Amino acid sequence: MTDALEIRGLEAGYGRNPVLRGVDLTVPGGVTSILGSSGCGKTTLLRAVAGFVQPTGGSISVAGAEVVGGRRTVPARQRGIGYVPQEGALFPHLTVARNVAFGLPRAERRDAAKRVAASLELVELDPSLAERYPHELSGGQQQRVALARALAPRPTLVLLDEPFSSLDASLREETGRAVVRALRAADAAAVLVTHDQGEALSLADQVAVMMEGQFLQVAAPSAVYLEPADPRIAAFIGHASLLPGEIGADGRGRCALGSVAVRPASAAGPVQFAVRSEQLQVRADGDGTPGEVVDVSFFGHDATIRVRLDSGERIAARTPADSVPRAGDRVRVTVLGDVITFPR
Ligand SMILES: Nc1ncnc2c1ncn2[C@@H]1O[C@H](COP(=O)(O)OP(=O)(O)OP(=O)(O)O)[C@@H](O)[C@H]1O
Repeated sequence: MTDALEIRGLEAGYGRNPVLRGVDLTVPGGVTSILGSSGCGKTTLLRAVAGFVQPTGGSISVAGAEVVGGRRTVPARQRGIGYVPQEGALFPHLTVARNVAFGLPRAERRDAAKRVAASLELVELDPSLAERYPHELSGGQQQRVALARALAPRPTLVLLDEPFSSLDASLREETGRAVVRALRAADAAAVLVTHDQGEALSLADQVAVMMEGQFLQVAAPSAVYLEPADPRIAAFIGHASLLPGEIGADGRGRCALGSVAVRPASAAGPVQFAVRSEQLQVRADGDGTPGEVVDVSFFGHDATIRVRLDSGERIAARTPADSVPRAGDRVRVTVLGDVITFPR
């Protein structure tokens, strides 16, 4: 089957400032989320695919047709791509129906009423909202209208740039799920840019982790989380603490947290350990590596406790909300399960 999107060696930037440095990405279908820290180039990549930024090298194909490559550049409106920008995407002076119809090619506007109704149904919005203006809708409803507008011309690919960033946590999750259902119902592939790792992991079929204008790993959500290809991915996505250490002749690891079981099995020698916050237990006493609590972030369901070990290294642990120490407390830290290991 033809891939919905194929990007090879893409380079782009602003003036003399290179942003994308040879990006490769294949989106077979379904939802791919692009996750990365602020400023790494996520929006620039979406804008290059959409046709709003002119790449300086590489190629882009949409549904098998090359839109950038060699000397050829297909104009944005002929790429068959839907684009849902960050907030503020709707025309404030147009009703919902006219906002959605705006996305249709001129020749298809005669049929607009039917297409608007079908698009609103896809995004699970009540048809009675069609005559409202954007300011008469909630934030989540506005984002669904923006998606309905992008889906109305039946694109093969939809690009969504942090579409839920202005919504509060509960609305975010609900809107995210509805958007993914709508994309699947419309049989459109999607690329979703986010810097929210929960959103990236829970909504997507494939997660692409970007750092400094390149993808470090493109894989299924569970693989990115459980088998990070790079220590920076473990630190970013798994909130892992990175510690230097070594593998002994017995195959066990040794680091500031003592002797630890490792994954994958590694040859003896120096390594870097990525210890996930949820595999660290912090207790007031007992066995374990001694340290002092530096600070605590309380989230309700659990808390993140940052500890300075007596050896000087810092770690972060996630603990249940009912056993949270205070800053300055003396504690003991133990490790549960295998620690991910990277060559050093
Ligand atoms: N129009 C522009 N002119 C010049 N530089 C720009 C322009 N737009 C973005 N940049 C720069 O390009 C780099 C990548 O920006 P981009 O918006 O792609 O990052 P991002 O990963 O989407 O960030 P965020 O998560 O904060 O939205 C940044 O260093 C940014 O300052």
